[in-house]
Amino acid sequence: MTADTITAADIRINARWLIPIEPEAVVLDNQAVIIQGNRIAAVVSQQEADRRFRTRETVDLPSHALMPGLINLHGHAAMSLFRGMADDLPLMSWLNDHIWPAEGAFISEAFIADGTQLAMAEMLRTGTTTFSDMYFFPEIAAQCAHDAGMRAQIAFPLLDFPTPWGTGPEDYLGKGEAFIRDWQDDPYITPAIGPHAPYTVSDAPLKRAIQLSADTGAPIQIHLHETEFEVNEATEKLGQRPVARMAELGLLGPNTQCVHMTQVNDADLETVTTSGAHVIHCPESNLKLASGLCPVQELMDAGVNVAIGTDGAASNNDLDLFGELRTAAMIAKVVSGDAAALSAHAALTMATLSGARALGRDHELGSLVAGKLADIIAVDLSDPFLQPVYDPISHLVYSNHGRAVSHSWINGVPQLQDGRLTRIDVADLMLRVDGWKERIRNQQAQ
Ligand SMILES: CSC[C@H]1O[C@@H](n2cnc3c(O)ncnc32)[C@H](O)[C@@H]1O
Ligand SMILES: [Zn+2]
Repeated sequence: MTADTITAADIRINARWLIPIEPEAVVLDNQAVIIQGNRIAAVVSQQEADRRFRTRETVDLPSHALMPGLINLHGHAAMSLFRGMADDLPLMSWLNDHIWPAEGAFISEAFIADGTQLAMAEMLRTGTTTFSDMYFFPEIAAQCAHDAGMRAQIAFPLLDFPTPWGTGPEDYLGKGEAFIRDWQDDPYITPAIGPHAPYTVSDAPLKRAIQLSADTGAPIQIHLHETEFEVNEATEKLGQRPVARMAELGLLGPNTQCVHMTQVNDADLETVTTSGAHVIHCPESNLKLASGLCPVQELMDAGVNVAIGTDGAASNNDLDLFGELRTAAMIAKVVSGDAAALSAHAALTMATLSGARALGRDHELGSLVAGKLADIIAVDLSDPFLQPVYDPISHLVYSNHGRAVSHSWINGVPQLQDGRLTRIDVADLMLRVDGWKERIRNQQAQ
């Protein structure tokens, strides 16, 4: 018998359970993940790790489940500073009467920096390692994510009307093109194009966005079919449902992410499926704004890739993706009338590998497989509210919430250790957040 060759590596993580996501619905006992540089070098039993690897650091997680980091495919990070400011309203009065006036009054580079850091602190604390953002001053959000070492798709906004970031479509597209050029080679940031919605962006700028995506490879993310009102209004005004209009313009394709899709008729289903576009399900925002519910299981059965997002904290009101996937699993059963719809494992896949697929990065993100990037989280299952543990996958979806996340690594770099963030100064951040609260409250009191 020949002895194993010993390989040197950076980090070894020993975990009680490991949920690789690929292969599907598998839970492995007493595994070790070996990290070398920014990648997973191996996923092996702890005995095999003893024989084959010597690492400079070992992390023992005896009551934890290890899994790929969660991917939050839709949000408006800096809106965390508007959390709880305008509740119990439907989408259009929430936007027109509260959010857009507040954005007009407060959005600035400093607001985006502090709000994005607040959102990242919450997302990292609850297990998200990659997020997608669509908001103003995308260059500031990108810099914040890069500095914190968090992976992000950052979409620049495109609307027909002026906002604090730009004067109109021409300005947004000019700034957006420069933004893509500046960030397209960054290891953490994927720049993207964010036409807000069919009801706020007309055909000419949408065509320019489609051309920009074709020229640069930048993905497009758009709010689409969020409410019945959106679809009815478009049908009355333009004689076409928004999905049909987007398809006719050439906007739907494998590099497009359609956010919400609560209204799906047979023709929409056929159009989205054949286009290869991805659907991003945001169940809690849809519930809170009474927007409607996305038929997730029907879309998945038709072959559509469905990922999950929280939307912004002003319409959710949190960024805990574990909570979101629990909600998703619960409502999928009611929407489809089938308790087997969106099983616990399917929900975990939606928040990991399907998210990676929507970003075009499932070859390197979304599962714990040797060769993929080392974006990993650990969830401590020792709390009484998670006992007894028959099936860790069931607990992660149906009994857990994000606060049980104890550790994370992004690109092989520790981000969370025993529940403490390593790269964000939370005490200093809280002082800045308090300052925003005072300013916003004073303005609202006037
Ligand atoms: C183009 S920047 C983003 C823009 O979108 C607004 N927004 C936030 N949440 C939603 C939602 O659920 N539907 C539509 N628009 C939303 C945000 O306030 C910004 O103005
Ligand atoms: Zn949104």
